[in-house]
Amino acid sequence: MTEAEGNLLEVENLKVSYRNKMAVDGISFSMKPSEVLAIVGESGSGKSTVLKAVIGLLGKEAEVYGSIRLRGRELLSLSDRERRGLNGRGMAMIFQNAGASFCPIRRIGTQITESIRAHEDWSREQIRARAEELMDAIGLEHSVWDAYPFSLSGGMGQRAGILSAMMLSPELLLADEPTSALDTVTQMKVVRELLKIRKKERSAILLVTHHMGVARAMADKVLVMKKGHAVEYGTAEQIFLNPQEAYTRCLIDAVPCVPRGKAVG
Ligand SMILES: Nc1ncnc2c1ncn2[C@@H]1O[C@H](COP(=O)(O)OP(=O)(O)OP(=O)(O)O)[C@@H](O)[C@H]1O
Repeated sequence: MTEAEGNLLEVENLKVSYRNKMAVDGISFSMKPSEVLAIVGESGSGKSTVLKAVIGLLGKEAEVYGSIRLRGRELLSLSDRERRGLNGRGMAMIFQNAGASFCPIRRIGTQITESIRAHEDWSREQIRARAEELMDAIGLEHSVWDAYPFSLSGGMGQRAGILSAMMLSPELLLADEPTSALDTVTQMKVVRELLKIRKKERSAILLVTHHMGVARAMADKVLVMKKGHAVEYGTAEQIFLNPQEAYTRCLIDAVPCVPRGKAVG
């Protein structure tokens, strides 16, 4: 098996522009099955745009070039219908405020059941059993299944989002700032739960985060972005223990790091 054949995801020279303004300018990276890759960088560096390109959520105003292959299959040339077919088992996404992506006045379990049935011919009992297995794995009370999203705290809503995304054991889980709307203690709880679920389900995770502590706790590999470009890309050990660029060191130090007379960025 060649190196490329062992990859789950390969992104090659990805470029995305919004109305002629370049947001992502030639990004390349690859992920092995069950690997965690964190994309970090300052606000506006293009992190979320990369994630949206992978999951196919860029709006019509975006122009995309390059290649994104999942298990060797080019995603940029798929029809909307083929794309939808990948959702669930191929890929799933957790958003920053996952609780808010549920309809607030319909029970969590009802909504998850409907989304599973859009893909799979599972009985209610099968769906409930799978949900309980996952809830046990992440320490989520079973009562969440019958709860209304509006009644959940931010942390509970986020964990309900993880539950929903993991129901079909996606090969690739995309997580856009999955902990940034949470307080510090809940952030670390959610990180632990994501790591537990990754170990259990063997999903790869493509994570976008501002939070270097979260990247450090979760990532096997790190891609550092600045103004649409890759500044550094390597194993978490290389990036955190031996960063080559001043920009990366600033992010790691997480303190304002402005060279005399010059703004960083
Ligand atoms: N729909 C859009 N239309 C026009 N420009 C956009 C759109 N979405 C993003 N951009 C621009 O593309 C660039 C990259 O944005 P993106 O959201 O990918 O960055 P980011 O690193 O994820 O930022 P943040 O950490 O603040 O979410 C920014 O200059 C942003 O203003």
